[in-house]
Amino acid sequence: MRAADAQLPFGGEELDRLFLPFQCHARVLLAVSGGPDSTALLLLAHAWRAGRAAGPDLSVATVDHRLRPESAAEARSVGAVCRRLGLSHAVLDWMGEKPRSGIPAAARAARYGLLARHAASRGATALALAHTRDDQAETVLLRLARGSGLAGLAAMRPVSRMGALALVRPFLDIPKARLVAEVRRAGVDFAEDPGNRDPRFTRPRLRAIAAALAAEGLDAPRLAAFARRAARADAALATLAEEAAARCRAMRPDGTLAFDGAGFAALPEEISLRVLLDAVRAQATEGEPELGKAERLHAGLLAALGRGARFGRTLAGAQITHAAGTIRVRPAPPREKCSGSQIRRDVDTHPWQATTRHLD
Ligand SMILES: Nc1ncnc2c1ncn2[C@@H]1O[C@H](COP(=O)(O)OP(=O)(O)OP(=O)(O)O)[C@@H](O)[C@H]1O
Repeated sequence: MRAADAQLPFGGEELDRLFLPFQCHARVLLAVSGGPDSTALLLLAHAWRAGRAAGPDLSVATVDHRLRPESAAEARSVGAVCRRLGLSHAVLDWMGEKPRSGIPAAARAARYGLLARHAASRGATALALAHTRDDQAETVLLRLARGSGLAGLAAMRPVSRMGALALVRPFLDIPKARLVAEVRRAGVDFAEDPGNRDPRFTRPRLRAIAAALAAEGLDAPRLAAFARRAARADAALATLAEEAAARCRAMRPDGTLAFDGAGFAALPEEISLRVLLDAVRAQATEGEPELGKAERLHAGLLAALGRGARFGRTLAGAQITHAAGTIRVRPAPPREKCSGSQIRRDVDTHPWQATTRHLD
């Protein structure tokens, strides 16, 4: 980014484009921490709405995580800015015992829970978050480091869902420096969370090496463009997988998902893997299936299909079997615990399906 671009003010047309997704909602809750990015969200969303005769009702919420002594004062400062702008503001406290480790993840889960409940109580159907292009680039790096697949590498989407609530991120293509300049230009104070620089946490460590990566070409615009391309490819593959599943899937009266083995084996690998993953997700009782485990299971299933052999495994609480050319995916039957062992044996009516499963 050229230095001049970082200073570029936001014009009316750009604001219309950025806040277009707000137009589908009668009430939008702005998540404002008091940091520079979300203070810019507050100022720009207010300016956009003030310039229109009709549009959503905007309100603001700040979560006080109660992890730092200054957090209550920071939340009050956001309240003061909101009063000046004529917007309603709520402080949501994260009460109770805080975990000793995994603080960022626990704080994030608590924050989203508090914001979602508050949005529901106000009848807001959208929650606006101020993630920037720099955050998006960091998310791509984080997901690469964790071995994510294409869906994960697509990082954050401009609009996504959390239950009934739409999560809207208007700034995913906007450099943080431009938002900081906007807030400074408006003469509004903002807070800096020292956690953003704490080297005990992964994101600040990635932030610390950002300049070195950018010098090698891995800069925020390039990483964010990669995320957009990954999102586009992921959406296309998801559609193809849905169509393929519809062609070779049958639902049994007991709720089991059944697939024609030959049709499944003839699909491109990525598509059959997605068909399998979607079926496992639909029947899983133990959360999101892990991609690496799904890939191993998929390879084993294809090998069994190739040999015409029986197959039986479990993943995320779903049971996947193959016999006589039909693949079946259903919730795994109840497990019997082996005391003192890390291995449990599945109880099943079919002897070939009796499998062992290692606990995570
Ligand atoms: N305590 C909070 N209260 C309300 N919203 C929050 C809070 N913390 C984060 N958010 C929302 O989530 C977005 C991303 O959070 P993250 O912690 O990544 O932000 P950040 O880089 O510290 O941004 P900011 O400069 O706005 O604080 C914020 O821009 C904001 O919209």
